[in-house]
This record gives sequence, C-alpha cells and structure tokens, in this order.
Amino acid sequence: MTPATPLLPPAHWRDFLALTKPRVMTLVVFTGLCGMLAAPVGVHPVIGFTAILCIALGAGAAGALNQWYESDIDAVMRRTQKRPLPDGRMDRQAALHFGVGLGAFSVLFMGFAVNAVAAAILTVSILFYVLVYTVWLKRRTPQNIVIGGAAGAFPPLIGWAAATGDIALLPVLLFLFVFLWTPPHFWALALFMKSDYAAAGVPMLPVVSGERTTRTQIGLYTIPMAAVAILPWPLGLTGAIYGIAAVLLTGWFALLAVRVAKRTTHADDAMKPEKALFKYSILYLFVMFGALVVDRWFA
Ligand code: HEM
Ligand SMILES: CC(C)=CCC/C(C)=C/CC/C(C)=C/COP(=O)(O)OP(=O)(O)O
Repeated sequence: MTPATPLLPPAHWRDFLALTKPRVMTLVVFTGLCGMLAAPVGVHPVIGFTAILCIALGAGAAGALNQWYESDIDAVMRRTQKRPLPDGRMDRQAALHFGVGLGAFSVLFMGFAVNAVAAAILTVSILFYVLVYTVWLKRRTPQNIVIGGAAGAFPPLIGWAAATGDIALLPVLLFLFVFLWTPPHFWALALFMKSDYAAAGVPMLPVVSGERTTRTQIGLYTIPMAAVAILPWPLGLTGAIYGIAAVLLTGWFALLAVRVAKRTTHADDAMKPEKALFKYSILYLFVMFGALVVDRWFA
C-alpha cells in the first residue's frame, strides 16, 4: 500500500517564482525583446510590453511544467535537489495547476492583445520544451538538447512576430543561431556536471558517449554556429556594428571551444576550459543580441 502523501501548506510565492527558472529565463526573455526591437516596424509600448510579459510568463510556465514532470530526477541531482518539489516545499498538484494556468494565460493574452502569429509560436515553444524535450527526449537520447533545445531558440521569432505579425529571414537566422549555440552551451556544462546526470540516469552526451566525443561535438557545433552568427552582416541584414561585434565575440567563443575540444585529460588551469566556455556562452548571447539592437537602431 502506498503511504498517503502528507498535505503541504500553501507554498511561498518565492517557490512559485523558483518554478519558473527565473535566471535561465532572463536570457530567453532578452532574446525575445531583442527580436522585437530588431524588427523594422515600431511597436506601441503597451503592446511591446505585453508581448515580452507573455514570453516571460510562457517560458516560466514551461519551466514549472518541466519541474513538475521531472521532480524525481531533480531529487537525485545536487544542483536541483533544493527546488520546491524535490525539497517537499510544494504540493505537486499546485505546481501542475500553476504551470498549466500560466501557460494558457500567456498564450491567450498574447493572442488577444498582440497577434495570432506570436501566440502560435509561443504555444509551439512551450509544447516543445515540455513535451518534446522534457517528456519525450530528455530521458531517452543524448540528442535530447540538440532537438529539444529548439524550444529556447523561438523567442527572437516570437518578438519579431509580435512587432510585425510575420516572420522574415533575420529572425529565422536568429532562431538558427540560438539553436546551434545551445549544444556548446549545454555540453560545456554537462562536462563538469557529468556525475549528477549519471547519478540521475539522464543520458546526456558525456555520460553516454564520454568526454572525448562531447568535446569534439562542442567544437563541431561551434563551426555552423559561428557562420550563422556572422551571416546577417554579409547578407546586408545588419550593419558593421553588429558585424564587427559578431566577428570578435564569436572569435573568442571559437577560441574557447577549441580549448575545450583539444583538452584530453585534467590539467591544472585556474578554471577548466569547459567552465570558461559555459560562462562565456551566456555573456556572449546577451552581448550579441544587444549588439544587434544597437546596430539596427543606431547604424
Ligand atoms: C535544451 C537546452 C538547454 C539546456 C539543457 C540548458 C541547461 C542549462 C543548465 C542545466 C543550466 C544551469 C542552470 C542552473 O544552475 O539551474 C543553464 C544555465 C543557463 N542557461 Fe541554459 N540550457 C539550455 C538552453 C538555454 C537557452 C536557449 C538559453 C537562453 C537563450 C539558456 C540560458 C541560460 C542561462 C542564462 C543560464 C545561467 C543561469 C544562472 O545564472 O544560473 N539556456 N542552462
Ligand atoms: C516558452 C519558451 C520561450 C520556453 C523556452 C524554454 C526553454 C527551452 C528554455 C531554455 C532551456 C532550459 C531552461 C533548459 C534547462 O534544461 P533542463 O530542463 O534539462 O534543466 P534542469 O536540469 O535545470 O531542469
């Protein structure tokens, strides 16, 4: 007989906030904002604000549903053990209702207040993160983040669509850029979090195929990522501000990726190259999208 689940008191608002993965989502929302600001048409500030709010709420909902589904894994990994569900600070039903309610609200609000195209892409990204990545692929294949990672690449498209009601070549390139950035971003982290994933039985690339393959794959994905990062400039979609920033920032990314790829065993660096690449990957995406907006507005 299964023991009855003890009734938990209502969770603190901070725990609901933690369910939305606020730190990761800042970059998701920022790329959405930059996608909107890079569009060739002005947006009414209220509509613009609403669109960004909806991306934030939708992404938060996706994060909550992800945590609802995988609290068993989160309970095993040191990095995630203190989350509200594995730590027993929140009732599972509450997390589920919060995620579904917030997700539905974000999509409907986007649809009614902004436009149907933005609402449709937001729906796809939430479903992609929750169903394709979390439920279907994460526990099955080391390609989980390659395919499922597409979810996190949609926000620039959503932001652009919120402004124009349409999609175009530049936001598609931005989608591809984040899509190709995700494997080096995540596998760099997975290299130094390998034992956590192994303990939880999650088939991340370093666990299944080993460190050597992961390092090579990071190097390989960096090549098309770099090409797509710079491409908007020669295509005339951006000016030299973005172009020069892209060349320099991407050059540094490539250098770090080569250091990760070449590393064979553990040397005594101040910081392991994979840790340096992971940290830089976040700063890199922030600055690249910032440079895009500066270029489109001031060039
Ligand atoms: C499937 C794709 C991805 C996976 C599996 C992944 C995984 C992770 C993990 C495990 C962390 C450590 C966070 C933590 O300590 O809880 C992290 C950090 C982070 N990720 Fe990703 N990520 C992915 C895609 C993205 C995307 C698309 C973005 C934004 C565009 C992003 C932005 C960030 C940021 C900003 C952080 C740092 C958070 C902090 O400061 O704690 N990630 N990522
Ligand atoms: C609606 C919308 C724009 C959604 C975007 C959601 C999205 C794909 C965000 C970035 C990806 C992310 C948080 C991965 C965490 O992986 P994980 O879930 O394996 O990490 P964990 O081990 O920390 O739970």
